[in-house]
Amino acid sequence: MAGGDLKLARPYATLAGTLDKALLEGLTKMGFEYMTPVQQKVLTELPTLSSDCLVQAKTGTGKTAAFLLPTIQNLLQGNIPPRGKVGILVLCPTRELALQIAKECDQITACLPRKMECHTAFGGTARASNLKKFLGGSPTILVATPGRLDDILGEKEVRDRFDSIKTVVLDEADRMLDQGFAPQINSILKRIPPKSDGWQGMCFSATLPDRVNDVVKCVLFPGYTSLSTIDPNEAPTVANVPQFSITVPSIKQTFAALYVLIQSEHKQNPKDFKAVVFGTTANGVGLLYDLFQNLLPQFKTFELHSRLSQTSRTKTTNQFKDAASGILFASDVVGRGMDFPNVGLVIQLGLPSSTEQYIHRVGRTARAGKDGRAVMVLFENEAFFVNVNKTLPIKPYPAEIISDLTQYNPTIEQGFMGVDEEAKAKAYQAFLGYNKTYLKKLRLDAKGLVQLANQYAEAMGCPEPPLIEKRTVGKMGLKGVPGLRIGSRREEAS
Ligand SMILES: Nc1ncnc2c1ncn2[C@@H]1O[C@H](COP(=O)(O)OP(=O)(O)OP(=O)(O)O)[C@@H](O)[C@H]1O
Repeated sequence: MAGGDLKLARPYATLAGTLDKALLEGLTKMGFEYMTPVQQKVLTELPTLSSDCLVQAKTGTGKTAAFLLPTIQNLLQGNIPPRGKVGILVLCPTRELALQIAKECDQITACLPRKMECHTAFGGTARASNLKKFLGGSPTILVATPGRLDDILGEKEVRDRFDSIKTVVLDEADRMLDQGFAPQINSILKRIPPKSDGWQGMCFSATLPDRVNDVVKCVLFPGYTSLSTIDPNEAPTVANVPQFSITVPSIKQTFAALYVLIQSEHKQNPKDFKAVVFGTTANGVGLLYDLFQNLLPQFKTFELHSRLSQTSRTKTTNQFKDAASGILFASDVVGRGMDFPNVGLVIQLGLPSSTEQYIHRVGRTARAGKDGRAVMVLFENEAFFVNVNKTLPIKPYPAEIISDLTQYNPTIEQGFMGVDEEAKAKAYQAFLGYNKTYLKKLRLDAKGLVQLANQYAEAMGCPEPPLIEKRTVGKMGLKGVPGLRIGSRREEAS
């Protein structure tokens, strides 16, 4: 692990006496010979291992171990709770990330003489068996997504397991404290012991926009320690990742641009070509996966998004983590935190939901000091993203690949022949829903949005715009907008 943002810090061996030797043994087995800068900062600059802190470090630089090590060491230094009581609660935004953190936790504690159980609680798995395992075990550490934890804290038996809590960690803290999760976080904080009982709060992320400072006080004491390994004058994205954007004249060319871009990038890095392609909606990602299985059968392809069962999401996550090569078509369910080793390229198709999300997606490559590349494919209305994000080092894509994309129309049309109409209809509807929230930024009115979506449908080879239910149109606030075909696809099919 070297290079880039990971100018290596001190060897872990220098922490003999500070970190329990069994933890040092675990780290050696993991191949963590040196601390990364964020791990060194947290382990050597916090006033005490149980101090409250707000920590910022770039993507892929080892924040997981940076919060697990001090908190576990703190328990081992005489603060271990009674058997079966949760000492450390880690909250994170996605199920896959919870599994990943728990796995790293088990590796770190593997050599402890007395097993320190780390449990998980996240949606998509059977609630009863999740609860039975938790209550039947002796969880010292729990890694959870807010929804499921908030749900099971409704049971008194579960609440009783938190009466000796020592530390609450928010990983991807800016995401955990945004309006999407805030209600569940607040509900959870009301049902574990109050902050005045003195438990430690820790917030970690690669991005900490100013608004976070107003909301961290729900978990951090005033006077908490702020640590950062990011120089305010440098780009917030991880250093050794050249970033490019391709702007095509209209939405209709985005599929061809992606088709040509993947082959152009593969040609430059044919060995172990491992890429993540982000789309803006789950159904849009599912459509890309279906399309590119037909267009580029020479690549192993994977899909990950919220329209899949948790079982298949977990299976695909593990497969892509282990894959030497392949292309993962993904939504933002894996936009943050997910560690897929040796991803060399991140492509983003369509407007990222925020600058922070762009940074986290790029952070799926160039991890642990490795190199990577990032390319964004936008159509004209979305091109503003590059202009309003001057701190991002995004340059125009070097090759003139967009010079004549129309020559690929027959290929793309052929590829869409193998994609079922319902998948296209769902992607069309999701496209409307997603881009409706960005009308102002896209400089579109509702009519213009529908025209854009109908071009998107045409590009998929739909002979006419797919039918969309009246109540869906109402919910989207598009009632009466010309260009929509109102009706039920079920009836059309029968
Ligand atoms: N000290 C270390 N030595 C070697 N490898 C390490 C070390 N610390 C972490 N790693 C590896 O670096 C990769 C990134 O670690 P991690 O996922 O914790 O990064 P992160 O900062 O949390 O990223 P993100 O911001 O995307 O969540 C992982 O593969 C991890 O195993």
